[in-house]
Amino acid sequence: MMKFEDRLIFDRVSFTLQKGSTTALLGSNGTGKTTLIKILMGMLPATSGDFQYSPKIKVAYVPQFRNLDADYPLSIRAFVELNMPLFKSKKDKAEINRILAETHLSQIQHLRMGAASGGQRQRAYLAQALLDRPDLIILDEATASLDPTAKEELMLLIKHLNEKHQMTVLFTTHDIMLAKKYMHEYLIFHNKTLIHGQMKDFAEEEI
Ligand SMILES: Nc1ncnc2c1ncn2[C@@H]1O[C@H](COP(=O)(O)OP(=O)(O)OP(=O)(O)O)[C@@H](O)[C@H]1O
Repeated sequence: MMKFEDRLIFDRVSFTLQKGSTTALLGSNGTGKTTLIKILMGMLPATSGDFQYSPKIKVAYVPQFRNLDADYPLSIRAFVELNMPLFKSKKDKAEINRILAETHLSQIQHLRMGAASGGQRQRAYLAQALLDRPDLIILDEATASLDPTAKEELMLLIKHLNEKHQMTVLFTTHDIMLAKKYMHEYLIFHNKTLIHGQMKDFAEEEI
C-alpha cells in the first residue's frame, strides 16, 4: 500500500515479473506508475507491504531523457563513461565500446550530448545503464517526446536486449500501440490497484 500523508495512491498491489518478460506499466496520469518504480528502485519506502528480487539480480533504471542544456559539455561517450571508474582498464574501455556499438552510438560517440537528438540522448542514458549488465531494466516514459522513427529505433533496441540477453523489461508508457507491438504483458493501475495481463488481451476500455 502507498499513501502520501492521508491520500491513498494504491493498495493491494501484487505481481511477479518472470525472467525475460517484457511488461508495459500503464495507467492514467497520477495513478502511481513513477511512485511504484521509485519503490522498486528503493528510492521511496512503501507505506506497507514488501517485495523481493531473485538473488543477485541487477536492476537498472533509465529515466525519461531530460531537456539537457544545449551547451551541456560532455560527449556521448564521456556521458556513458560517467557510470565507470575514472581510471579505466583496457577491459572497461572494451566494454564501453561494446555498449556504444550495441546502442548504435559508436559513430556519434564524440557528439556533445547537448547537441544530440532526443533519441540519441535516450540511447546514451540506456547505454549508461547497460554498463552494469542489468538483469532487469526499468524504463520510465522512455519514448515520450521522441519522433516516430526514434521511438521505433529505441523499441527495437529494447527488443534486441530482451531477446539476446534475456533482459527483463518493465516499461512505463502511455502509448498503447507501442506497448501492443513490443511488450508481451501489461500492468495497469485501475481503481487504485494494479491489474496484470497479456498485452494481446488488453482492451482500451481498461484505461
Ligand atoms: N512526494 C510526493 N508527495 C505527495 N504526493 C505525491 C508525491 N509524489 C507523487 N505524489 C502524488 O501521487 C500520485 C501518483 O504520482 P505518480 O508520479 O506516481 O503518477 P504517474 O502514474 O507516474 O503519473 P504520470 O503518468 O503523470 O507520470 C500523484 O497524484 C502525485 O501528485
